[in-house]
Amino acid sequence: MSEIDPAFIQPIEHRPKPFTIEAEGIPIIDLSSITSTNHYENERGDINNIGVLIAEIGNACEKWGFFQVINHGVPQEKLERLEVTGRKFFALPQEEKRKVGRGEANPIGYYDSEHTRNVKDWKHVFDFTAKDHSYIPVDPDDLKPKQLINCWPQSPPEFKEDAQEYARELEKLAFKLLELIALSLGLAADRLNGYFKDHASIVRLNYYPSCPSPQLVLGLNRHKDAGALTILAQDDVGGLQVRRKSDGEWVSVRPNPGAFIVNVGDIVQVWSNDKYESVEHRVMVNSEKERLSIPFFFYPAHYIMVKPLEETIDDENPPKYNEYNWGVYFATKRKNNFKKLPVENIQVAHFKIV
Ligand SMILES: O=C(O)CCC(=O)C(=O)O
Ligand SMILES: [Fe+2]
Repeated sequence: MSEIDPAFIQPIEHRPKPFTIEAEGIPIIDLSSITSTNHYENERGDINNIGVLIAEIGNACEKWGFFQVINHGVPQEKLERLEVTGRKFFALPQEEKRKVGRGEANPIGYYDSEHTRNVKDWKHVFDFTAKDHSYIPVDPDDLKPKQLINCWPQSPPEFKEDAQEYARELEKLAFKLLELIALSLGLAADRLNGYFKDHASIVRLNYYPSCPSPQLVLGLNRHKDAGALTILAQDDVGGLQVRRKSDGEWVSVRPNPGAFIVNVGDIVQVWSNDKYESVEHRVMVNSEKERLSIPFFFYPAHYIMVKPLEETIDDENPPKYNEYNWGVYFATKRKNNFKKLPVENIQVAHFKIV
């Protein structure tokens, strides 16, 4: 008999398989041609030089919804510092971590009972906003945007600075990737930037403890990311699995030191009118090692309405989604994954025009 709290136990059909298939072919894309200059959008010559890069990004988004980037311009030591700091934080006694606990009113900070698809995830999280002043509604019954207040732990004392420095670097990378994705869709490089003027992006530290029965649980249940883009750093343990579009199989993404994993979220799926798909992924845990991952969720401003971009629509390609407000969607989703509820989590598919 397992001694695991039944709240964590996955239904049989969703448990991890006893063997894993390595994801061969998730593209590794070298960003050095744009990280050495910031002016490509204004200089015709540079646009030609990055044509290959844009094609690689477009192909990866269509085929996988995922890709990895190297030579991305984020200093490795800033990531390493946050990883060390994060591990120190998660090693603190529970009552210490709860002092910066997330609540219904301010849904950032420390949390250890996230439910994805109504089953408890085998992980602890710490969330903070990338910008100091982020506004977004957090309660679907009160849609007034609220300022999210970062609650920094006292220990380790370097947490706040390490976190903020990392967020600044990732914000720069996120805008670069956004421009590349816009170009790959045949849009002007800055076509999507306006939606992120008041972006409410969140950085998350995911800490997955080792688990005595890893075959029964998931560190993070299958899900799609709701935002525009996610940029993920993972340590060397492994456990992330992506649903391969070609055959629906769960395949593992091998850790690649120095690379970030990027995936397009639901918003890019809607903007592109399904040209790019937000792909399901999940995390397995293991009985020996704990694991740390750090996603940067690139979220637009709460007030934007998400709908297929006009440029992606014509007589042959009518819009496939009704528009929705990002802030309302975010608030609804957050409420859903805060605890077990008797309803299905909100999904972008609910806005699909059938
Ligand atoms: O830990 C990972 O590898 C993935 C995390 C993730 O998908 C998420 O936090 O949305
Ligand atoms: Fe995710």
